[in-house]
Amino acid sequence: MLRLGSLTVSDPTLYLFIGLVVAVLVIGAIAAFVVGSRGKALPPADTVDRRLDDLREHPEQEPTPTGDGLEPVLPEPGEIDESDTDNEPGAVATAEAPTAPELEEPAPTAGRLVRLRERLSRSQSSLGRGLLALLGRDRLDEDTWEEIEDTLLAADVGVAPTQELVERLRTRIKVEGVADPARAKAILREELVALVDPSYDRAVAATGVDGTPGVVLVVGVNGTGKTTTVGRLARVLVADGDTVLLGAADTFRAAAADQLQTWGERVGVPTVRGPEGGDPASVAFDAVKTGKEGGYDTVVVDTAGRLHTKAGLMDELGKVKRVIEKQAPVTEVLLVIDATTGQNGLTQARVFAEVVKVTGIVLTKLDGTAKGGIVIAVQRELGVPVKLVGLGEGADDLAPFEPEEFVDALLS
Ligand SMILES: Nc1nc2c(ncn2[C@@H]2O[C@H](COP(=O)(O)OP(=O)(O)OP(=O)(O)O)[C@@H](O)[C@H]2O)c(=O)[nH]1
Repeated sequence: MLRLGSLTVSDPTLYLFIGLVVAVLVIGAIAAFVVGSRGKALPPADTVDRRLDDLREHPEQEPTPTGDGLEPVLPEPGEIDESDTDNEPGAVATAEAPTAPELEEPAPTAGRLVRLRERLSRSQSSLGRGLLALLGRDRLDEDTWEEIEDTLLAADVGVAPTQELVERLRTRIKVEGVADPARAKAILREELVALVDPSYDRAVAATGVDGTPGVVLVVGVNGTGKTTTVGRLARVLVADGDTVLLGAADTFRAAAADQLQTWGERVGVPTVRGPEGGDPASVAFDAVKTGKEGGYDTVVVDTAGRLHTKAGLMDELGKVKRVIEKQAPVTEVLLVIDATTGQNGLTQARVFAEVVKVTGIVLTKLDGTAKGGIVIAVQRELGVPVKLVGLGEGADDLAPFEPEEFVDALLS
């Protein structure tokens, strides 16, 4: 018998009571343990499957000991197997990749060329400045005209266009009896605009026919800014409201496809790529096929531009164009030329024009030269218009070419 205050409990009842309390405590402890271990976040089933697949594919990888031992072991960036599906022919690298950056909104294309004026006017040796100083002299004698000619030649305008321009300036200034520098400048402007030729259609033919996408093939020597141009062109087209797909047919340079994919991802444009060193034509084919099936407005295809032999280049670009045209007509062939390479650029232009029918020129790095005359020379050389110009290293530094804006920039 136990006495608790005024309560008296008999022995058997006390033992029963203690037994019940112990049982409740034991059951409670077991329940807490079970619930606790269930409550730990398990990786989702697909993560586990992925991990198992990973281990099957890379048995050499030791499972990394982590908290519960079930977290996925993901390869480090450098360990990613180059032969994974992203690099198989025709693999589409979409912008939904987990690492895809936030989408950028490309700047509108109108008025971009105005920036050229700012850049050229910083240059002390600009073509326009030199010409205006000469034309502003009191007496335009033979020596001065020769200097004008030399200035134009030094600015890469080319021999024939230079002679034409000088002839026309001489005649007009004589006939009109021009003494006023402002009038001389106006005449120079008119004649330069005429030489650049405003009558060309400079729109990039990016629209397809009969429900197929427009196909823009971008060619040129490596290092001229070809891949950059493809990326920037995608932004221009996106800014204009088009749906765009990129084809990384420059399989020669290891990083070119990555570079292109990054450009695309920034504006939500997918890239079709193939294995490094693979057949460029097969990537181009897959890109246009994917573009056609996916209902894209435009497919822009980057190509490799090794200047090995002309025959090799001809074979490669010829094949690329032929296989693309099994899917859809190529609507534009843009030749990329580095404006800073002068005569070299013209030589390249000649070679490419013999290999493929170029329909438009992109002059990159115009910001890096005071010799804007290359615009005139290269158009003359190929008989096709400059359609786009590169004005810097920025993402939206590719401008639609406009003759009047360009001449105004030269003369500012
Ligand atoms: N200043 C300036 N730099 C440019 C312009 N366009 C391209 N570049 C730079 O030129 C360099 C070469 O450009 P890429 O696009 O890699 O050249 P690529 O012709 O594709 O060369 P590969 O990929 O080797 O075939 C890069 O550093 C670009 O940023 C431009 O208009 N102005």
